[in-house]
Amino acid sequence: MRILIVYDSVYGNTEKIAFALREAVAGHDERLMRASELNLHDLEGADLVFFGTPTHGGRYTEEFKELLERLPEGSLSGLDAAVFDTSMPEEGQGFITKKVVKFFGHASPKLAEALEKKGARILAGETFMVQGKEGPVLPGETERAKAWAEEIVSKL
Ligand SMILES: Cc1cc2nc3c(=O)[nH]c(=O)nc-3n(C[C@H](O)[C@H](O)[C@H](O)COP(=O)(O)O)c2cc1C
Repeated sequence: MRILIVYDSVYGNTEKIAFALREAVAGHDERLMRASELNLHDLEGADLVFFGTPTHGGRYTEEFKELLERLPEGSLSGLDAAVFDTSMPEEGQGFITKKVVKFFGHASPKLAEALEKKGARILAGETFMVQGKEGPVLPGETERAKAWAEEIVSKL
């Protein structure tokens, strides 16, 4: 199976999850790349694409926004995709941050919606938690990410 993992990451946490996904699908024809590097021809022949972004103000990053702007309407037709984000838990944050996190939500549903508008079929969406703005990834989250990827791939 040809599997692509497309991600953005500022502090390295989403990248860490992306690496975990790659480990989980090792043995397939897998490839990892930054959202800013992705071109339409990279998606040719892909059986599954994971798209992963840090949550910024409840949304996907500028890099993803630029990627989505570059992708023509309908260009993802027939593509199976799964989306993930990294976010902060509400617990343990200061008063304002907690309110912001709660109010704006996570990036993956918005990324799923934007990719669906381009024609992709979204198979799954998930959020993985980081401790604070810069991380680290919370204990158990990379293992959860691997299990998540394995489950998606097993159903294809
Ligand atoms: C500008 C900015 C806005 C953020 N907004 C949110 C948010 O709305 N909700 C949230 O849970 N985390 C938010 N965060 C924290 C990110 O979730 C965290 O930085 C990210 O998961 C780390 O991933 P990375 O290391 O791959 O960049 C924000 C971080 C930055 C830098």
